Amino acid sequence: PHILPIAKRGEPILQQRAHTVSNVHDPAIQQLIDNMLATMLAANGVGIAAPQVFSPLRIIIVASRPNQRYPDAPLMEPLALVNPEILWRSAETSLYDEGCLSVPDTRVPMERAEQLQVRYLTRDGQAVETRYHGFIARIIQHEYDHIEGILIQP
Ligand SMILES: O=C(NO)N[C@@H](Cc1ccccc1)C(=O)O
Ligand SMILES: [Zn+2]
Repeated sequence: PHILPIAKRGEPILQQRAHTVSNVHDPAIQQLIDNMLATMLAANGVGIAAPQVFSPLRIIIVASRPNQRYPDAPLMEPLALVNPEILWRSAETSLYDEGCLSVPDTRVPMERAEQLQVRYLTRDGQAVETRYHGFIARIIQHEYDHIEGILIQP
């Protein structure tokens, strides 16, 4: 896998709605997913969205793990969500200072739903519906904003 350049705030691609992936089995899509993960890990991230590596596609990676940027983050297997749809968000919300790889050296207090229900394709093409809560639900909402062209604002 390759470590790709990360688009920074001001790049037009970060303000555009990304496009649905038509064939998750396309080798180029599989390589993009690998490259997104490698790029996120190299930047000590816990999530990343395809527009951040200049691909206007509806692919996000959620990979929470404790690290120096988020010492109390839960540990999970890195997960790629292709064409994610948020089916439901809890009324209950929580506040947290979020970072963004596209907005370096900045933390922004963001209010997010505490729980959500997501439908997505796995990288193997399986359609799944799952409920998440807490920090992982937060990362999903942050990444989903990216594929909608929404950035946290310092
Ligand atoms: O920029 C990204 N993802 O788009 N990466 C963020 C993800 C994130 C989201 C929400 C809360 C904490 C962290 C990061 O700091 O690793
Ligand atoms: Zn971000």
